[in-house]
Amino acid sequence: PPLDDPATDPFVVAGAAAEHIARATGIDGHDMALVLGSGWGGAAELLGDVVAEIPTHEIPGFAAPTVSGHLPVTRSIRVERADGSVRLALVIGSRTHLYEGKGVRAVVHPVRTAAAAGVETLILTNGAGGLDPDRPAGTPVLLADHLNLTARSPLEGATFVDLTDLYSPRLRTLARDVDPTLGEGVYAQMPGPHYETPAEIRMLRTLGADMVGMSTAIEAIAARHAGLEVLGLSLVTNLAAGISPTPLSHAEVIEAGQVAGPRISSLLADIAKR
Ligand SMILES: Nc1nc2[nH]c(I)nc2c(=O)[nH]1
Repeated sequence: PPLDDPATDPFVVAGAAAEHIARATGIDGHDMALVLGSGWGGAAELLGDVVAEIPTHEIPGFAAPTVSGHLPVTRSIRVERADGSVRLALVIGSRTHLYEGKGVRAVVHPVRTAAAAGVETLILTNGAGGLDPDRPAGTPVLLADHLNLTARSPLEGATFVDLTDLYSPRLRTLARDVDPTLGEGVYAQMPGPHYETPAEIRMLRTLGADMVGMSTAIEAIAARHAGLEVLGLSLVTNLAAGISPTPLSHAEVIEAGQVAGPRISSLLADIAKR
């Protein structure tokens, strides 16, 4: 049943997706899940041995990619901890943004699928615009909290959910044990797909935002509702509009992600192994 059909129960589709993943990967219980945003793609191979790799679009509720070309894959990876114990990580191969117009259920379907697959810990990563001139492009930042400026919720009906400590203080401390230089910030999610005007960036700065992007907050709310422990990480890939003298360029965004890639990928892998 199509996810965006009001008659469909999105949690039933997430259950079907988890069953498909268990069958296709041969793993019926994953412990953690990771969503890799711009610049974070290199982390998957550093996490551990790939146990299974399946085409994402074959998983119920994951639409075939609109952009032709490479077909995203979802991987099950065997993560070895220092004490020798093993955890199975699900690296979701695709992320749907609100601006794609596929509805908010599609945006959070990967999170609900991970929860249905038994996952307890979710690591959400993204590329973001930086509002703090002291944190230049290439800087990874832990999410301390978020501003959901999309005017949307992934939750339907009278589903009241507390969001205190939504970004797990325990996992943030663990991340800082791995890299004590890691800073924290408040992430603002905007609907996009346009970037902000300098006036909007000044507004966001006044509202207390340190990074701005087009993902993550909605996914994190769904993760809390599903009972997952959440860690969020942004890679500042550009200084937001007006913060730096030169205008935004998509090329700059991609390039900063590539340059910072190896360092943040090993950071993420080390955190996931804790
Ligand atoms: N809204 C918004 N999203 C982004 N994503 C990235 I990468 N950089 C930006 C940015 O400057 N603004």
